Amino acid sequence: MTSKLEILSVETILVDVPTIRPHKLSVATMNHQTLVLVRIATSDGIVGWGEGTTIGGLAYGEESPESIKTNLDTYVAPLLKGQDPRGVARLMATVSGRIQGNRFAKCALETALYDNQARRLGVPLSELFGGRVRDSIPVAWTLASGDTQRDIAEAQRVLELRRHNIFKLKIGLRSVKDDVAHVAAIKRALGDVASVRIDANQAWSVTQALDGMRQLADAGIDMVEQPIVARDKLGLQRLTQANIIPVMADEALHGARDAFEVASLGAADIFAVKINQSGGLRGAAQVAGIAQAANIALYGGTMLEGAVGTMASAQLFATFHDLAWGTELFGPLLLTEEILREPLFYRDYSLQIPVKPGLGIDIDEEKVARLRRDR
Ligand SMILES: O=C(O)C[C@H]1C=CC(=O)O1
Ligand SMILES: [Mn+2]
Repeated sequence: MTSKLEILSVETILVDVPTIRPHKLSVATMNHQTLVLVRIATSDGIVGWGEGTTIGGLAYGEESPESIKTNLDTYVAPLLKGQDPRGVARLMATVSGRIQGNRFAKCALETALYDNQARRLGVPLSELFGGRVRDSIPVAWTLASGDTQRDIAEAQRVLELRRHNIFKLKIGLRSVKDDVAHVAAIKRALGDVASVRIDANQAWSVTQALDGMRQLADAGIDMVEQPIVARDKLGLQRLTQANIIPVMADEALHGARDAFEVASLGAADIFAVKINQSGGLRGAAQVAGIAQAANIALYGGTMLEGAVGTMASAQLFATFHDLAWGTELFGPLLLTEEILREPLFYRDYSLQIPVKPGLGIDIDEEKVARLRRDR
């Protein structure tokens, strides 16, 4: 007797993990990260994992870890239970037909469905997105301790380990002058062996940004990320067309529609592609496709996800033909606890992407059980 192939359960799990040090962004100081994990079990014994992680509660995006969990549990899981897990696009079309917004929740769900299906097919997740063009990807590290000397020491330590040679500095809490002095001191200490970039997370006005960008270009900084408020695409266009230093769009990109607008306006030189901000892997692939069509360079962004979201992102970014600015898939390295049986492998300034089926990682379910908020 053959039994029907169906989705048995869609479980969501909140996992709070302390960070290795305070992580200071203009919008929040993080002392821990909350991972929202989704676990989808199917009747053939396969389990798929996804992650819908954000930054600083509601400080960064309009979904919180708790809203992601509640909305998936209440409105989405009942739509999927009993359904055939094959045909991820069909399942996501059903979900999108009933659920407005909730990009992070949809990303977590879609990732778990793709992981489940890729495991069934016995292929790495990258195969479902056309196949990979690389088995490892460069990974930047973010310096955000809030202290210049501590940031320099941290950068020198990871440079020596050959773990990172690209550094992103979080600024925007202090005056433009003080932030530029902080950034310039770090660049001077590291020299030409490192690429130094900044992310102001929307903190500046257009005039502050123009002033800051001139000074940062003089200090040898390679790029500025989302200097002004996300909704001001014309402002971003002014900054990009001022041609002072390459401009990267991050929070301005919530999926394909935004990508199309930013690209049409010539409002960025680089796109930070993020699976959660894009509403999932397919959404992120569309953002990347629009960038490529518009001759906008690609960067693989993060929401400081743990291993699941990081590897889902890596599996997709591995399929991009050109990843000119590398990635920042360092999230798991910022956390004090690992939820994998074997940790991710960072070497030679890059993350190695496994070739095992699905995401290519093994979740340590006992560890998850010990760390989950409702244990
Ligand atoms: O890019 C962001 O805005 C979010 C994130 C990425 C690295 C980091 O430290 O914060
Ligand atoms: Mn950013």
